[in-house]
Amino acid sequence: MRNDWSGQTFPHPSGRRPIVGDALGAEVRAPLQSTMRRAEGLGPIFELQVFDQKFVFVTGAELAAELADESRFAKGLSPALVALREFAGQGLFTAYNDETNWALAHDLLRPAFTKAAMQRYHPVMLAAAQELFDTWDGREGSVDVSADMTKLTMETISRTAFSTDFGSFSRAEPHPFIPAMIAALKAGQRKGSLNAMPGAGLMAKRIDKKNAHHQAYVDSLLDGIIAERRNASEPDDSDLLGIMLHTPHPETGERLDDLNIRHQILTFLVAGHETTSGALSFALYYLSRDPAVLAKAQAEVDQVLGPDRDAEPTFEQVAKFRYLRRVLDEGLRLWPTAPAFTRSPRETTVLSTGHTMRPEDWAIVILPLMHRDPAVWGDDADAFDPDRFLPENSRGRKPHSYKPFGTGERSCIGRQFALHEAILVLARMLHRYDIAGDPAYELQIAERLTLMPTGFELSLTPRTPSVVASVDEAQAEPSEVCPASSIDQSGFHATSHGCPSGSAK
Ligand code: HEM
Repeated sequence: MRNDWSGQTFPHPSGRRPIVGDALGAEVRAPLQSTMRRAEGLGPIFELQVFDQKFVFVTGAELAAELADESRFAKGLSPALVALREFAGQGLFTAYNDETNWALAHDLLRPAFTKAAMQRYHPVMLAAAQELFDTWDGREGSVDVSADMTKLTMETISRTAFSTDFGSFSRAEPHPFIPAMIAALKAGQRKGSLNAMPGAGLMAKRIDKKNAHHQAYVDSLLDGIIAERRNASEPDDSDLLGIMLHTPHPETGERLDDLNIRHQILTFLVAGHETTSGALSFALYYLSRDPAVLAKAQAEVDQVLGPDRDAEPTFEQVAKFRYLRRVLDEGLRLWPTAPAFTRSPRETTVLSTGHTMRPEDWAIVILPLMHRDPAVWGDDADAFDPDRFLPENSRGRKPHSYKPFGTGERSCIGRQFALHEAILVLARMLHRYDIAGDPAYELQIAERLTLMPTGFELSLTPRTPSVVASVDEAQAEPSEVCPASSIDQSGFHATSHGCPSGSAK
C-alpha cells in the first residue's frame, strides 16, 4: 500500500502543503473528476500525495499500453480495492492474483459466460426490460434514466446470478437488501479513503459499529439463499449460484466454500449492475443530444425489428445492432463506467519514462483520460462520434488504447453479458419510444465506485407502428454476418462492427 516508488517523484499539481500533501484540491464527492482536472498539463504520469499515501496515475495511452503487457505487469489492488475486500473478500474482483480462490472461481465461472449460458440469460433480460417498459407505460411525465437503468440492471443480474427477484418494478421502496448492500459498500470505501489519515483506526471502528447491522443483514440474506439452494432436492446449475454450488473444478475436483460463494455473489451484484446501468445511461444521454445519431440508431432497430413496437429481438438479432454497439462503445470511451484499474510489475522493471517500478509499487490508469489521448483519438477526442469505431476508422489504431473492460487475465468476465444486456435494452427502448432530453440539462456525473449521469431525465413518447414503419430505412446500415473465423472463443461478436478484431484485450 505504501507505494513509495523508491523515493522517485513525479509531476504533481501546484499547491502541495506540508502533512496533507495534495489532499486539499480533491473533491470528496467527485475524486475522479477532480483528479482529471488536476492532471492537466502534468504529462502521461503524475502523482498525488494524500497525507502518507502516494498515488501514481497514468493518463497517456502509450504508457498505459506498456502497463498492459501481461508478461511484465499484472493487476494491482489500489487502496479502494483493498478496502472493498472487507465486503467482497476474495471475490473475483478483489482477490489478489496469487490467491487460489481467484483461479478456482475464474475457472468455475467461465462456463457461466459462454454463448450457451448467455442464450439462457437472454429471455431473463428481455423479461426484466419488459417489466420496466410496463411501469413506464403506466406513468406520465419524464423518467429518471440512471435510477431506472439501475433497477433494471440490478434485477437482471440478481435473476441471472441467483434466480432472485428483488421486485424492483413493483415495490414503492427498493428491497431492503439494496440499501443495506450500498451502505455496507460505502462503509468499506470510507474506511479505505481514511486509511492514510491520522486517527484512521478510531474512525474505522466508529464506521464498523454504525455499519454492523447492514453487513449482518446482507450476510444473513445471502447465506440463507446459499443454504436453501444447497439443501434443495434437485440441484439446479442454470445460474451462477448453481454453478458455484454444484460444479467441481474439471481437473482438480475442488469447489468454492460457502464464504467465498457469498463473496462472489456480492461481487457479481456490485460489479454487474452499476457499470452496465451507467453505460446505458451515458449512451442514452448522447443519443438524446444528437438527433442525427438518434435517427440512425432508430433506423437500425426498425430495420432489424420491423414495425411492431412490441417485437423482442432474438438472441442472434442482438449482434446485428452494429450502430447501437458503436454508440455504446463511444459512450464507454468518453465515460468508462469503471473508470480506472491498477497495475504492478511482476518483477522490478524500468518504464519507458525511465522510472524504476518494483512489484510493491502500483500505478492507476485513469481510463477517461487515456481514452482521450489526442495521440490516439485526435484533437477532437472530447467529441462524441460513434463512427470512430467503424472498421475503417478502428483499423490501425494502436493496440491497448481502448480498455473500458480492463486488461489481461483480470479483465471483465462479464463483458459479453454487459454488452448483450445493454444493446438489447437500447434496441427495445428506441424501437418503442421516441426519447427527448431537457436541452438545458448539463451532464453531471455521480461517482461511487462507478460513474453515472445524475439528474438526467428523458421524456418518452410511445412510437406507433406507423411511425416506426415510416422511418427511412435507407439510413440503416445493412446487417452483415461475421465470417466464422472472426467469432471469439465464447462465440460472440466482440466489436462494434460485429467482427472481433481481438484488440480490446
Ligand atoms: C459496462 C459494464 C461493465 C464495465 C465497464 C466493466 C468494467 C470492468 C473492468 C474495468 C474490470 C477490471 C477491473 C480491474 O482491473 O481492477 C472488470 C472486472 C470484472 N467485472 Fe466488469 N464491467 C462491466 C460489467 C460487468 C458485469 C455485467 C459483470 C458480471 C455479470 C462484471 C463482473 C466483473 C468481474 C467479476 C470482474 C473481476 C474479474 C477478475 O478479476 O477476474 N462486470 N470489469
